[in-house]
Amino acid sequence: MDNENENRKEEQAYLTRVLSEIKIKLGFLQERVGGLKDRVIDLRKNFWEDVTVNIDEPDDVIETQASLKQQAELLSERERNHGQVSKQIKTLHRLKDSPYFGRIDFLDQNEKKPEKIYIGIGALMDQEEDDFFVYDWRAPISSLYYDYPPGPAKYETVEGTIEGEVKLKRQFIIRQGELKGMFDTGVTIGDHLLQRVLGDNATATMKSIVATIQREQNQIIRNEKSKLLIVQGVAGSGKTSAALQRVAYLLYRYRETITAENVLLFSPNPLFNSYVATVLPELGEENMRQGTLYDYLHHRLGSQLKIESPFDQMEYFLTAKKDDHYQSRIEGVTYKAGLSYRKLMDQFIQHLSKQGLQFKNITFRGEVLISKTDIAAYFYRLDARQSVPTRMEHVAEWVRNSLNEREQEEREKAWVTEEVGYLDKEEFLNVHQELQKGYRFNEDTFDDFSREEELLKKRLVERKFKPLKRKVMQLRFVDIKATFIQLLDNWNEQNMVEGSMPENWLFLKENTKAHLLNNELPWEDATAYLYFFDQLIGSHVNKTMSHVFIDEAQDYSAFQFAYLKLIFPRARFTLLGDYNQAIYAHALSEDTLLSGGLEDQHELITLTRSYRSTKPIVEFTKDLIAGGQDIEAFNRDGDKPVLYQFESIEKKQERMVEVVQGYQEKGYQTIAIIGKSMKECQQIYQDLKDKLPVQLLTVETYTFQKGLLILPAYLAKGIEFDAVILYDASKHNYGEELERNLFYTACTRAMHELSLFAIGEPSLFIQVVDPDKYEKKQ
Ligand SMILES: Nc1ncnc2c1ncn2[C@@H]1O[C@H](COP(=O)(O)OP(=O)(O)OP(=O)(O)O)[C@@H](O)[C@H]1O
Repeated sequence: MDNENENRKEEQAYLTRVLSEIKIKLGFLQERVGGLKDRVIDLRKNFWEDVTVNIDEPDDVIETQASLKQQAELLSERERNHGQVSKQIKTLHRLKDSPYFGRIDFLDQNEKKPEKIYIGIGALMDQEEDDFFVYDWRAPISSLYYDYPPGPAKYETVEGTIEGEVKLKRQFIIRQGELKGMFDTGVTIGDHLLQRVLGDNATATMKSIVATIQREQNQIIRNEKSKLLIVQGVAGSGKTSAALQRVAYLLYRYRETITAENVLLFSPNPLFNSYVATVLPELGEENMRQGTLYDYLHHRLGSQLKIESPFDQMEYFLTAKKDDHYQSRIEGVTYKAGLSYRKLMDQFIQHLSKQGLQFKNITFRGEVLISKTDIAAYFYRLDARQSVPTRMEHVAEWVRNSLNEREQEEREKAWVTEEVGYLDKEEFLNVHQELQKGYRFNEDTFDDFSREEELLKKRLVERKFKPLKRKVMQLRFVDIKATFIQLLDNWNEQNMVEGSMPENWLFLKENTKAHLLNNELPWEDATAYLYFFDQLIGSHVNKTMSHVFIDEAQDYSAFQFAYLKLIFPRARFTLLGDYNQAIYAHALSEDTLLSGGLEDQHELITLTRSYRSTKPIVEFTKDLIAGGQDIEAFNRDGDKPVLYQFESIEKKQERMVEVVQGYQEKGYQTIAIIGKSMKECQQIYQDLKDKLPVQLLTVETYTFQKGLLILPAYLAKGIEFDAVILYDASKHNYGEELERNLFYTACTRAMHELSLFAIGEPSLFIQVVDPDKYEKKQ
């Protein structure tokens, strides 16, 4: 006990010292930043006064340039300094509240005395900048804290491996600068800090896990060698958390070369974007770029075609089971997700290199200026050893030149003379002034009028041709849609050199064709179409992205991933997902991205420990899926999930209101009533809106807020709630494989409480759960 008190006193003294150091530093930096700011403003104001400008002689010009350069460098250095100091100030402000969360005492094998290493979300040095009061959690030495219990340990630095022994590992809870708690791991049983953190209520934004990163998560965060890192992690195992910490780590580790602009995260839905938006700023880093695959496809193709969203596709599969084409569409989705479809497409593109490309007439005022046949003829006269996109560029150049000629001819046409007459005065004046300027030193101008008219005609035709030329630059004269329809119509088994046509090709092609003719693109066709598009006119390759993260990667098809690799050729990829949460029809095929079976070179990390839910909830959800026995629950206590069974909907709703009220009384602030489809959620909303203060979340909801929410399982992906209610867990509602994963996804959103409501027999998924793992109530 004495020892404990002694330790606490010692830590309190250290904390006081660190806090006072932060205060001194803050005062000093604030003064400095003020001065710097003034100097930057001064420098900007007096920029030209301090530069020697003389351009009379060549030597003077050189001197002027040098002087300008020097002044600009000075300014940008001051601005940089100002930026750095401001950043330091922000870090200090964050540290003021909680300067560190961990300590290790490490005895380097080449030293005599262990060194005390305090670890926080940012570094703090002493005033001489010699020693660290606090190390940044991303510093090489800090990895010891995450990777080792007391005992032998090592860490990597640029100079090599440092070996030694961790003599002590201590965790702290410091809030508003006060030491609220401290635990030595290896002495106390269980992870106190993690228990406390996980027991907190859910928030509308995700929390950073920096103080409690687990060893296996740290491997993901600090992974530097893999070009493709695949993380298969069970629900709630911290995949998204690890991904965000990894972004922060990479931004620190490669701060000289990578900024937030070079990192991109593909997220499952817009709601998720807002959910994770605060993690990086909390860690003092800027947010990476973020979006959904749908956003990208829409951005690229949305002006030409109406793209079905993955959510609409999902709604179809959940609600249109009676549709005649239901099964065929599922088969189509599965086929189009695979790489054999790409192979088929590649063979067709190869064939297009010789014949079959479709073009559009280039027309102007109803007249064909360059016909599609002429364009095709020009294209196929070009050297076939060049790629299709390269040839397209040559065609574009030829079209542009032809258009320039036509533009000149056009000026002589009657409509031009007529329209020039309608131009407003200002244009005449402009042209007049322009000609005047040109003739400033020439009195000899007797044909002013005709020159003015010439110039006006030129301007007018130029203006009219501009949109046409822009379209040519964008290669819009290639009729991608018609060429794609050619693929659908004419491609057959005999053309295939490798692989074969799918069995239900007839249905697939007719279905896609019908949509395309309507200017629509089903979700399962969208990536393939864009791939095809890029193969014909050149892909929109992004070479600046150095890291691409794909969260919920189980929902991406092999084709989609192959496409992403193509457009981000320089990026390293981190894929995070859980095959038990695969909810899209295409993702139910044999080999998923997460098994790694589709990729040659990759590193696979598997996370089996679940942190989100209480132990009783995890124990329950384990029985819902195959292989669930491998999931390890974090030891956090709570109530068993409850299955409420009724015979009538009125009784069920009455009870649901009571359950919600009970949750509210317990202080839970995010309570989700989860439905299977949006259609079901709309109904739930109608049923409950007069009884409870519910809010319906849709695909258009861009910010996640606290409260009592109704949402479909597919929108709840990646998010968590204090309490979850499954609105209809009856047998008729959840029965098929696709629904199993949705059901599992919905249940695993719960942190503290889970209730399932059923009318009549419960879902078969529940019926196989060990009855000891849940309670039955009415
Ligand atoms: N090391 C950790 N320390 C503290 N909390 C953690 C840790 N790892 C995970 N958590 C918490 O567990 C919950 C689940 O984490 P996260 O959402 O990152 O998991 P996930 O694997 O992406 O889940 P899912 O696949 O189910 O969406 C979050 O509340 C997160 O803060």
